[in-house]
Amino acid sequence: MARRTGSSPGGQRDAGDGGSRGRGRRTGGGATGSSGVAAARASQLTKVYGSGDTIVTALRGIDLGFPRGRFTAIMGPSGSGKSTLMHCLAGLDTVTRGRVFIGDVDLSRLSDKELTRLRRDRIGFIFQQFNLLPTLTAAENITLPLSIAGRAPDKEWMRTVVDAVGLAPRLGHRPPELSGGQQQRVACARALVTRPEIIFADEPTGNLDSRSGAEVLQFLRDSVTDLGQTIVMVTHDATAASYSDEVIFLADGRLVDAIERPTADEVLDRMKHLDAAQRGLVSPAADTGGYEAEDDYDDESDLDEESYGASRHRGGDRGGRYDDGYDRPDEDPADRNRRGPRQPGRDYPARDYPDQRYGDDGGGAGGYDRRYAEQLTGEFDAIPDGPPAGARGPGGGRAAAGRDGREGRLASAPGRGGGT
Ligand SMILES: Nc1ncnc2c1ncn2[C@@H]1O[C@H](COP(=O)(O)OP(=O)(O)OP(=O)(O)O)[C@@H](O)[C@H]1O
Repeated sequence: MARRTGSSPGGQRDAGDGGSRGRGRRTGGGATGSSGVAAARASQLTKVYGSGDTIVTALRGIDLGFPRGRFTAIMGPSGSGKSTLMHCLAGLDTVTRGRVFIGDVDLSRLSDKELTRLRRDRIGFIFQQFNLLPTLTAAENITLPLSIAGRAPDKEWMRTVVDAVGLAPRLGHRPPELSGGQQQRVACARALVTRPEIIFADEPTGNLDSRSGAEVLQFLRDSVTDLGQTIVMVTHDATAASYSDEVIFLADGRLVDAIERPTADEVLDRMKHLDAAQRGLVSPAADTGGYEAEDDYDDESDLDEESYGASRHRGGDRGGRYDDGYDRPDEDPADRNRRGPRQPGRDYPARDYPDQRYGDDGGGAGGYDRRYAEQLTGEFDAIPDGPPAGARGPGGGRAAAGRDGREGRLASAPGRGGGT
């Protein structure tokens, strides 16, 4: 049975809280939280891109559940499948095998129209690039998903969200008049305003300085703690992950580890092992540090080896071969390494990312990706050119004074785990 190493607080807590937040519940896709059904879950999720010479298996039979009212971070080396997992969970990408559920809805059973509606009504999105409409005010951007759905904002909830995100004095401003951190807080408010069952955040602080990043992270943390929101966040940043209730780690398309209530140091440590394993794979001479996740657990939880331990790589194993009997005929890791992570603002040849449906349109930080609106509407044509009717928030399109003259309580809130 797998064993956890080091002084992870997860192990201590498991004993103390009766396992109610135990990481073992991750596997089997059954993690639910108090309300019975997981906010999102994957069952034997496999994702294969391309075919023939260009085939890439991005996810390999992942079983995973996201309990309600929790903040989960997804980490892993570049190319480990984080974005793919999130896109599949959010219904932004199709799965090759297995199933994905939002609540009790099996996404594979939905038509495109139903999927669009589900994304619009039940899922919130936060992207690295903010994806705000530059011609709309902050208030109008926040209520855009409701406007597209033809729904009026619930004024009280809107006020709660705007207050929480500390944007009251900026509601009448347009994105170019806002700092990056303020723009991302608008995007956070937009994600929350529909009261989604789950918010997926893809590198939400990737374009922010550390102070703005800390504000956004603290807001996300507060929205889970105070408002009961469920958040799943992909990040490369150990400090960002330390704001979460649990961080899960992917490597080579598999779930290989998890830490409850992580500290930045614990996350960094775990990432070092995973990165070392990956470096050993693609450049064996460079690093021979071993990653042996299979033997790194000590509890008797229901961790299954398939999800947590089987894709380990021992650093002493040269030539890019794994000693777990698991071969990877479909991908030369060196190719992936050369290609590197997809960077915002760059175009990639279709050969490298043939199935890519969503990403950056080259607008750079603060730009607007029309594909965001497609996620809400299902159609590019439905994206408004100007302020949509009824898209006025509590600021009424005018700059409104904050109650206490501050931009928000987040501005001075220190982050958990030492902040940034
Ligand atoms: N549209 C696509 N077509 C082909 N291969 C893809 C596509 N999208 C991702 N991949 C490949 O799938 C694997 C997982 O990619 P993914 O982007 O999910 O990883 P990631 O962990 O999010 O990486 P990063 O941290 O660099 O963003 C990689 O090998 C990647 O090259």
